[in-house]
Amino acid sequence: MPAKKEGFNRVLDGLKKRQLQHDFKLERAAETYEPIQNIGSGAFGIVCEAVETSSNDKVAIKKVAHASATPTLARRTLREIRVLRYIDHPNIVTLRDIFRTQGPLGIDVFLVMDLMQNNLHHIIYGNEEPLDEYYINKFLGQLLRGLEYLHVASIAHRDLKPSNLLVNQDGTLRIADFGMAKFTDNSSRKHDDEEHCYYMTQHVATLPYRAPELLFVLPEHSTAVDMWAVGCIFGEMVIRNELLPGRSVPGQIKILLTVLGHPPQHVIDEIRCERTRKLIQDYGTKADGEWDDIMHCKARGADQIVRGNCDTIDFVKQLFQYDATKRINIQDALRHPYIQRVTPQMAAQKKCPFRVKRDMMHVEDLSHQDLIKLMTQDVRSAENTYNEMHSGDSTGSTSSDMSAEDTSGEYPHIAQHEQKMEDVATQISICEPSSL
Ligand SMILES: Nc1ncnc2c1ncn2[C@@H]1O[C@H](COP(=O)(O)OP(=O)(O)OP(=O)(O)O)[C@@H](O)[C@H]1O
Repeated sequence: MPAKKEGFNRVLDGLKKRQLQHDFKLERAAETYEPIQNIGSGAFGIVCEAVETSSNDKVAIKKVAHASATPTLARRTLREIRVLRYIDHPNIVTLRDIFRTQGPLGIDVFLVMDLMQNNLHHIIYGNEEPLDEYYINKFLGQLLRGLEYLHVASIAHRDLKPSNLLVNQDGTLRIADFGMAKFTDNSSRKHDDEEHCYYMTQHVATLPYRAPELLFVLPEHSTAVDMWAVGCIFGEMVIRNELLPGRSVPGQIKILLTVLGHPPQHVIDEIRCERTRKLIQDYGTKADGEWDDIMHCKARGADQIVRGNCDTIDFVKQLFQYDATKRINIQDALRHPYIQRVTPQMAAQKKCPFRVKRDMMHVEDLSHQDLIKLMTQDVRSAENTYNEMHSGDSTGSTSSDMSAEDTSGEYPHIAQHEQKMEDVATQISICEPSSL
């Protein structure tokens, strides 16, 4: 390598290292984790690869900077913590530890996860060759398994997209980034005004995966929003392009209308935003597209997965129903002939712990102050080491278990009973009390 280039690379490495040290000031937690390199960032977090010094395990640390500064950031952070801390599923990212430091603009929260090697976005676009059908089906099957675990507990991810699906070299896929996750009991919960504004203005990057009920801001949404995203992700794996690639809310609506035709009148009638309703009505009608042709037109590579395969086309059609109540749900998706054909027989899976659901119920209605209070309770300070928090804890749960007192202060008293109750409830298949 020429000396000039070598020198330049050294300077660059030095700068990267300084940036890493600046971003990941771990205080006393630096005794436990050594940051190695920056590996990713999103709108809310930066992620580095690190080593857990006691075990030599490689981990990923996601830093949510000044997580307490705004209600949106605080809520996102608390959602992510509360979904992940008790979950143990092969297709959902594993949270190993959580701690916080006091930054200049509020609390910085650090989530320590198992390190994954890649994400589905890079896998789809990182190669000139189309994605092998075997892998498309393998990824799809794992995505559905992870979602089944969440949806059965009425938890919607609400931000599924290829970059939030982490993938290892052995083809294991894990769902990540639960900042938008929400308990949706599929009943009549309404959007509040804050959320209404949020959907109209934010998250432009994920528009291509946004379900009509979010895009049109219909009064209700449920886990069905994730099933729409599954359709988008499946299509993207096949055609190696975004299937519905909008870049603005009106643009995205027009793409839906062009590709899928008009929504049924009863869906249009539910839209409370006059501008959106008018946009749809003025756009004129168009005959529904055939998925066979839609995929074929857009495909850059082979699209044999869809072309001529009736059960595949039917699966896609059922995912892209405008009416969320008609859209295929996770259990029916797993029973669908296409999925049955392409994924190996899947064993029944463990239920998502009830306390995840219970914790998530609290998060949506909290004030900014309460969110900060809970975040402080749920997350240990970096000054308390992981071992200190875990001394005497034989359950293997995350550090936050021991430091947490939830809103009602019930954790310390019920933590052990709860697991027993869950086991009993699972055994005798009783319904969970909806009032909790
Ligand atoms: N456990 C992990 N192992 C490896 N890489 C990870 C891990 N977690 C996250 N990443 C990488 O970091 C990126 C950003 O993480 P994440 O999506 O959680 O941040 P975010 O700010 O919430 O993102 P978004 O803008 O999508 O809301 C991901 O796209 C992924 O590539």
